[in-house]
Amino acid sequence: MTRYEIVKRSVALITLTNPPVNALSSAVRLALSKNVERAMGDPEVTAVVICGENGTFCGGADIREFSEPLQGPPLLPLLDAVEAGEKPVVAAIEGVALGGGFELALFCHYRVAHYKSRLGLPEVTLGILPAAGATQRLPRLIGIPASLQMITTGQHILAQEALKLGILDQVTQKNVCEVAVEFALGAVGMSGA
Ligand SMILES: CCCCCCC/C=C/C(=O)SCCNC(=O)CCNC(=O)[C@H](O)C(C)(C)COP(=O)(O)OP(=O)(O)OC[C@H]1O[C@@H](n2cnc3c(N)ncnc32)[C@H](O)[C@@H]1OP(=O)(O)O
Repeated sequence: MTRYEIVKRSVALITLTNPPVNALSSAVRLALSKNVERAMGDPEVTAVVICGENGTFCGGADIREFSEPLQGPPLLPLLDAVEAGEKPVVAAIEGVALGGGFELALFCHYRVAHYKSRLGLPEVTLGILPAAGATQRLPRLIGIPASLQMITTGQHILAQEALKLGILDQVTQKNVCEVAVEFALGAVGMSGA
């Protein structure tokens, strides 16, 4: 459900692995929570990158679990742990970052995205509102009018627009995980080490 590896000697790369869109199922939330804790507690780890396998960051809540009672850890405490971590956490966004997946990216300290990726809060199309922090984190980044536009329409925006709005820190045409790892090393002053 997530893969954990150390790259460049000191960056914990956590990969969401839940085909087809790496949705935040109960098993993914549990595994992500354990791996964030592991990375934060490992003195050898200086930074963390979160990405998704097979060209998709995260499609949000796992709609296959919508008809079941909530199991596993809720999303918000997990995202709080990411944000409160003392090591920089970088989201490496490819494909889509939607709903809870976009919220996961918003709680990371930095966001690097592939130029073809799309971001959005489609909750309104399901008759709900973003419930894991986007209604606070997004306005802090881009202001209320642009946030309201995204929250109330559910429209996806392209990486370049997200960069212009201030949601993203970097957009790349290269391998987004590799770029995010370099970004993370730079964030701890270790680039090229
Ligand atoms: C339960 C509590 C957990 C905490 C959550 C906290 C609150 C969060 C809420 C949310 O995140 S709500 C938003 C949920 N996400 C969505 O609404 C996204 C819906 N999906 C799409 O918009 C599109 O599918 C896509 C991701 C943009 C991909 O589009 P594409 O055209 O490339 O492929 P599709 O044919 O549409 O889908 C492929 C495949 O993937 C399955 N799928 C898509 N999204 C999800 C998902 N969120 N969860 C599980 N599975 C998903 C889709 O059903 C297709 O499956 P198959 O038919 O191929 O089996």
